[in-house]
Amino acid sequence: MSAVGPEAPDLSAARRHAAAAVLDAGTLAYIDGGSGLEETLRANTAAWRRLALQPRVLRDMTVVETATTLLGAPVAAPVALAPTAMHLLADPEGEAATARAAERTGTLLVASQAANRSWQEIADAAPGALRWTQMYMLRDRGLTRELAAYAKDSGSRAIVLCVDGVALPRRSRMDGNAFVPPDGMPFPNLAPASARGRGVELGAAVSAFDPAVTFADLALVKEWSGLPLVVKGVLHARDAVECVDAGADAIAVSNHGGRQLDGCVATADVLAEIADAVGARAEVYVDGGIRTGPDVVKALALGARAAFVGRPALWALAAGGTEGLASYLGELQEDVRRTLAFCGCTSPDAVRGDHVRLRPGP
Ligand SMILES: Cc1cc2nc3c(=O)[nH]c(=O)nc-3n(C[C@H](O)[C@H](O)[C@H](O)COP(=O)(O)O)c2cc1C
Ligand SMILES: CCCCCCC(=O)C(=O)O
Repeated sequence: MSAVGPEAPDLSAARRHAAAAVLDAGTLAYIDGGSGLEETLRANTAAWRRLALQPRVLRDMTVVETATTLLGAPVAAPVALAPTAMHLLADPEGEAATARAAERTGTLLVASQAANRSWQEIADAAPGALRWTQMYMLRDRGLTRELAAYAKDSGSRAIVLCVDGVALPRRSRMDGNAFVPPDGMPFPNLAPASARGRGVELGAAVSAFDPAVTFADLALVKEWSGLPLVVKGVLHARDAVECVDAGADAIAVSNHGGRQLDGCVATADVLAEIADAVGARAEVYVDGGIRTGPDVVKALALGARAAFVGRPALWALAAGGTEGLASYLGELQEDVRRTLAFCGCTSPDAVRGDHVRLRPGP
């Protein structure tokens, strides 16, 4: 504890606490945990704390808007829901509950390929929600093609291709280093239409991901889906440029919340160089340790168009279902608005690179 007392809790802390009371220990460890020594998990949040906002004043902050657009579609704020697997672990309605919270708050939802509800069921639960679909390149290219078309047909407005799944991570908090979900946990979005009702089993799902995925596959995914393409899991500026050269419409700077390669860079530490390299050719997003309105505005100052949250959304969902998640998202949006006002910005577009700097010190 410091001389001034304990660190203040962020907006998600109470949700994490409430989630811990309702989730079993293994599920909570799966959600909270990272890989290896969890160096990267810790580095993600620490990197946002090392940055300081440098506000501007005397700019009439009577009206401050948080609304923005993502790939041209309007959203209430530059904060979105990162794709996360298996929402049945957190709510009996699974991703349907999440989608309703997204719809209610004008938040973009990225539905995971490892969702427990089919993409069509998620769409039906919240037809007014802006939804993108996260996919992996599967060993079975024919199935990947079919699923890319299914994403579009079920109303997704973009594909988010996750490219950091080329090896199995060692999830150190789990017995045997891997999470074993309850029996019968369905994965409908990894099955062909003929078997979607049953879905596939966990083992089949995990071994379906293709480690041979390359830049050349990006154009295929775009062609198969007919949708804009976001590449998720990029941590190097040259890779970001190569993705854009290959047709990507946006880059999601992400280390999967410190859950894949432990010991790798924190996203806040590479965001600016990636955004600078990409320039105006593509939108750039970031996730990993985003917990507060100031974190979101720091991300905007470093060049992101939006910041995504993973774990806090699952905690809020487990703690309070649709209502709990909607209230968390509403509070986060309000925190962004407050931060913009204090920084002298009437909208997300007004945030500039010189609104942020490194804190001096070790
Ligand atoms: C429980 C859990 C499940 C996840 N499942 C997926 C997934 O299915 N697909 C994916 O691309 N990323 C997945 N992620 C990574 C998130 O999209 C995101 O990169 C990460 O959670 C951001 O970090 P944060 O949790 O610190 O906000 C998952 C993360 C968590 C915590
Ligand atoms: C189909 C089961 C694999 C789910 C992977 C979820 C994930 O990305 C995670 O970080 O956990």
